[in-house]
Amino acid sequence: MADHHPEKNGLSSPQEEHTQYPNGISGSATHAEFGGNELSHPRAQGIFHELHSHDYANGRETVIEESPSGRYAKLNTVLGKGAYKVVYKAIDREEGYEVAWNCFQTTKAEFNDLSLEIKILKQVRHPNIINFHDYWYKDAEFIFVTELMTSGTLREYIRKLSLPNMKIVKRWSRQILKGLIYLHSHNPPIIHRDIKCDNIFINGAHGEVKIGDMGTAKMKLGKKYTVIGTPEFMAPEMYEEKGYSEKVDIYAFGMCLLEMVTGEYPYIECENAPQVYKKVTSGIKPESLKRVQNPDILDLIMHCLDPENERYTAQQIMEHRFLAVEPEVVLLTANSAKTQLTLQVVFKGMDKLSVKFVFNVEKDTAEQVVNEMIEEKVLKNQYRQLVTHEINRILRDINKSTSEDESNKEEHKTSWPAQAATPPFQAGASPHIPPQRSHAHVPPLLDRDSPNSTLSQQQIVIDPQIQPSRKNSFSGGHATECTQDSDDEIPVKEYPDNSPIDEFVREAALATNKDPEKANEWSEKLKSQDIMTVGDLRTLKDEDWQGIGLTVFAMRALKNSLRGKKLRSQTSAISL
Ligand SMILES: Nc1ncnc2c1ncn2[C@@H]1O[C@H](COP(=O)(O)OP(=O)(O)OP(=O)(O)O)[C@@H](O)[C@H]1O
Repeated sequence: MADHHPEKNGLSSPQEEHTQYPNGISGSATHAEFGGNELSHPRAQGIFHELHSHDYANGRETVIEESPSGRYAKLNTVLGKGAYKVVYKAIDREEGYEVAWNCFQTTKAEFNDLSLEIKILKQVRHPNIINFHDYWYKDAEFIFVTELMTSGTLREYIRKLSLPNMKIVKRWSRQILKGLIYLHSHNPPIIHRDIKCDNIFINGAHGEVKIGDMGTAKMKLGKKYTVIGTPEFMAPEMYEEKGYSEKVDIYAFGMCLLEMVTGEYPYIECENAPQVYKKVTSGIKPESLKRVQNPDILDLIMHCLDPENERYTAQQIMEHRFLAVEPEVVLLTANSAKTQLTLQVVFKGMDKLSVKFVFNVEKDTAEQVVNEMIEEKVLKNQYRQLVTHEINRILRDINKSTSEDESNKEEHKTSWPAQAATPPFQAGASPHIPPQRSHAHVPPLLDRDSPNSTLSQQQIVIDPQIQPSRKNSFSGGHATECTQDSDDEIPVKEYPDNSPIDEFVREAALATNKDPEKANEWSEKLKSQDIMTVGDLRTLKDEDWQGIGLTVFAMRALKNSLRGKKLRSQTSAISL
């Protein structure tokens, strides 16, 4: 088990975490020893104060300063002091919220130099990144107002919890990664450059985790040559003056994860920053890595610490088996005969990410449909068994409920007068399908389903935070499509019997956002069965269709087009 004795780590209270490194060195002042060009920065001299989280004057909070606009009122309560800045509680008079008033000592020239980054910071908006509200320069201080976090830093939390359990580690990690995915998805990417457990903040009441201290983040305009960060969390390439990319944040995230699961500051075995530097640059990993027992976590951390060119992206880390979210399948609607079901694969904790599809009880099998989803890359192979099992569970429930309905009808026939029929499978209608499964996670777009929907495409609900969307991106790994519901169906031209099969297939594929390559694949299969025209296709019986070797998806797309309908498509893409 991890060694987590504050005394041993040289840390007896959260206060000291900022005044003394576990190595016995002082905060970011250690950057000086690596020849960084930030040495003249007043921050690098280290401002170490005794920390009082509530510094009341006369025992009560009072306003001691106002922002130039008058909107923000600084209170006499110190939330915390770091090596470089003092943070006060403040009030947003316009919104009535409490906010954090950050005072950062710097020269006017340095403030001006940072102006571009600061402007960018003001535009950064993500639920896992501390909101930056306003800023100004006054009396040798860069003052900025940010969202206030109520429960301290991740590092303090790790201490409080001793060692957080795996569920918490996963939840925290996913939130940090969502923030990083967002930052790195900017063009050019925003690099935080100082990710560490002290810079990740918690709102305990809701278990929210947000990346803070964005002051060091800079846009990657070409390669950067500035050494800045915290030695133990700095990727080797940050020490080399050759430039680095957003992957430095992934390395630092790996170190955070290591700290979360061992409760130990990485490279605690080093006595000073040069020792850390020597180890990092010669590829020696922190000792605490040996204490990571869970092989999945170890594998994940190793991917974060890999050399820059092999290192995972934030998105790849999110998809790693340790963090991947297990899907469940929910029943959305069914027709009155309970033969046509609209099901949805939901990835809990992945916001609104889900895959929706129609299941024909008489014709489809769970195995077949899951296979199709994997083939179409809307579902990863790793979920094959689980999703198949989930669909079969729903089918069993339906079977059971149908037989019970039948026997109830029999009973009613003999002992009760006819009752008003309850439409089956509406929210909570069936005693065998838990009500929360009926419409859980269905955003408004999908609520328009009619119980008799003939929708026959997989659908995905896009996390609105992930931008921009890509079109027609089935070929791109885990991309999926978003197709509107059946009430958006629009008629297309009727195909005469002598229409060439290639043209028909191409249009059917297009209507379901398949690329021309896919259309060719379908055409080839049809032509190999001597199906050369739409007329040939029309003569096929159900059993003939099965013999062509098309996926269920392809068959549905073609059959829909054959009926003279196509689905109006709107696409976006996202990775699962
Ligand atoms: N948004 C916030 N909400 C609540 N408390 C905050 C917030 N930002 C900072 N603090 C408190 O102020 C302390 C100092 O902030 P921070 O650690 O960011 O200072 P720093 O000098 O920039 O960083 P460091 O010393 O880690 O390099 C934090 O430890 C925390 O207790």
